Amino acid sequence: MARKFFVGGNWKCNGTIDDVKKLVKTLNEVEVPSEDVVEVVVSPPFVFLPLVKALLRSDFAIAAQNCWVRKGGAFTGEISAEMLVNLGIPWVILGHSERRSLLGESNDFVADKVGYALSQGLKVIACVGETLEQREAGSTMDVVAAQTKAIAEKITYWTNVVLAYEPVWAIGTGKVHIGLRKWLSANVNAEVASSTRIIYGGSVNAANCRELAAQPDIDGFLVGGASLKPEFVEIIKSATVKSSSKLS
Ligand SMILES: O=C(CO)COP(=O)(O)O
Repeated sequence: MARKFFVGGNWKCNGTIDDVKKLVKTLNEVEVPSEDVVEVVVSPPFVFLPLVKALLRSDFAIAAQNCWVRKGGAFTGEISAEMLVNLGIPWVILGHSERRSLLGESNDFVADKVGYALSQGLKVIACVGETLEQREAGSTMDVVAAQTKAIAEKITYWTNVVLAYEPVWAIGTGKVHIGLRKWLSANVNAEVASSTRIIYGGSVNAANCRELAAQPDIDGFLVGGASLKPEFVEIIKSATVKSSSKLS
């Protein structure tokens, strides 16, 4: 099954109402490859979700940056999966490295969140990735396999899952993507391995996106800093590297 190129823009904890309006206006005005070639998903902070939903072009989708691990209730400061569904937000990013490292989210906690969000009908961008220390110790594949295993145990249908490999230490080569696809093939099944999009995050920008997109096992990006700038459009357009390489 062909994997449609995926470009996610993670706005993280940035912006004002005016910034968001400007950014959405820019995105609304640009010409990008068709929806057959690239799936674009932007992820504003929670407070801006309704605004972005009201203003954003309909061929781009929206993701929240997190959600609570189970049904809502007495969990001060949290946002539930049900609320996102109620708001008409189709996607959620879970297990981002900043939440794992700064807020102590464990593999099991992230996995529970993924399972619950999927059970509520949300689509999930599930993030995995090692720290520089783990990389230097040679344990990259062990770390991302353990993170992926915890998540995989909570997934019945992979159709609504994108795996984002975001090494905490930035720029990548695509090698871990091949490793992850092999892991899925050996531990889930060949069909899931060939159909699940494994995207890359970590300093993706207009200058490096085409080279990264050309890696056979990189199926798109989760972009941080550059998703707040006009160069995000160039990153969306890098999807054509994939469609042209498929034709050749
Ligand atoms: O964490 C990221 C996206 O989720 C990557 O951030 P940068 O693109 O700013 O390196």
